Amino acid sequence: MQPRRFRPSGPLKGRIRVPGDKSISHRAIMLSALAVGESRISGLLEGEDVLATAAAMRAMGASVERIDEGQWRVHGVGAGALLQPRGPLDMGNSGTSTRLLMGLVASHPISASFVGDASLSQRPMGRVIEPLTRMGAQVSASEGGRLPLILRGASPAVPITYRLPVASAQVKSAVLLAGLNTPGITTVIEPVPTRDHSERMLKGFGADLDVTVEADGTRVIAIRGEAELRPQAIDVPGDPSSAAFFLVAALLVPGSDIVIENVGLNPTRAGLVTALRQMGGAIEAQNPREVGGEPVADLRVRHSALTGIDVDPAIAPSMIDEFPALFVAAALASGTTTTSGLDELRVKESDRLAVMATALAAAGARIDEREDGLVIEGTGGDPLPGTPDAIATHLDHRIAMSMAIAGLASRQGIEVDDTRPIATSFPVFEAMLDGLVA
Ligand SMILES: O=C(O)C1=C[C@@H](OP(=O)(O)O)[C@@H](O)[C@H](O)C1
Ligand SMILES: C=C(OP(=O)(O)O)C(=O)O
Repeated sequence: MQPRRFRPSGPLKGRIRVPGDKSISHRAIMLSALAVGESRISGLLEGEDVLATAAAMRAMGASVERIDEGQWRVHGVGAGALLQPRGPLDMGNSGTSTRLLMGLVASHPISASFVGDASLSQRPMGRVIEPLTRMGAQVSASEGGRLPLILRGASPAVPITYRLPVASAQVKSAVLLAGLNTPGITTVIEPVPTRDHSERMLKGFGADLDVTVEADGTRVIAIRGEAELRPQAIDVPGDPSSAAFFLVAALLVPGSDIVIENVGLNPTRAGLVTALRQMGGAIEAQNPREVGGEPVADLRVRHSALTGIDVDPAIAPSMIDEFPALFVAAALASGTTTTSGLDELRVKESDRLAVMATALAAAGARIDEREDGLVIEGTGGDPLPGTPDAIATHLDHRIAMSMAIAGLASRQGIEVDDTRPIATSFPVFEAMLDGLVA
């Protein structure tokens, strides 16, 4: 364990550039590994989760090499040509790696064993096992549909039409990636829109993919299988889920004024910016542009007096990983913030509703934990008292980073029991934070 106390700080000042988007980085490696020829990726996130994806694609035959910081070169094998991995695929802490790679293996004539850490081994995989089994894959999983599991792919797999029972981009992507090497048309029906990086990137690599939006907003995504992907040069935008911690920190610490450059603002990811602006946060998007087929801007963020809001559950999927950071903002706002429709937070790296409720309460915040959300009574801008003892982060990087920024806005600081999980998504988080408050 690597504990650290995050102490009250002076204003955050300066310009930073957060590392590449985790979701896009995973997909860039996977699709490059399935294209015949050489793809180049720049701005790749070199966090442990993405490195687990890179190692798995190597184990299945692709050449995946680091040239320089964030610069990677991938020689793909072609869709349909993944090789039988010799040993188990170690997914570490990464749900995205596990579920998307299960989709890829499902339509190849290979079998793979998936293992992960204690947190990942608690997470539900039934949600991907179910559609992939319908496509012909055979899965033998641990109790409750969990890791470790062995998946034997089908060749040929059977195309399906699948209506998502949970709003999950990982489930959607698993089925689409399985569909890539399945004869015929595989269709995913998505009643609630989730991040659409897979759709954008599959099209960019030349897959035959069609999205139609029905009158009620339901998205119907159809992919024609046995596609040939063409190698690409991909520039990965900065991760809005990493920017989230500095957005909230700068809003909370008096006198702060920072610019976060190159932040991805795909509408399926930008819910936190919307919610923080509704709370009164001064967040200005400068220099809007496109990077790697995704909308991006530089965000200027200044300290602001925040007011509690009712967060519309309809925007939850577009900020699903940002709720821990939002809860911190709410704990220092004036008035009440109410969140609902967040059952999915209970099956992330930790139960993020329970763990954040306990951690923030230990730091002196007033929290009411409901079945599907938290209700938070803010301090009106006064710092939180802080914690005498370390708070438990349960192998969850986002809990650790959220409580770190809460520490900046506290009286006695907040001690986090273990900072090591931060490296899964944001290895340079502490260095960047220390630089901004120096
Ligand atoms: O597709 C992705 O890259 C992700 C989807 C989300 O998970 P779910 O699909 O489980 O909601 C998100 O929480 C995760 O961090 C990354
Ligand atoms: C939920 C997350 O990731 P994953 O599902 O890939 O473990 C996250 O990064 O917050």
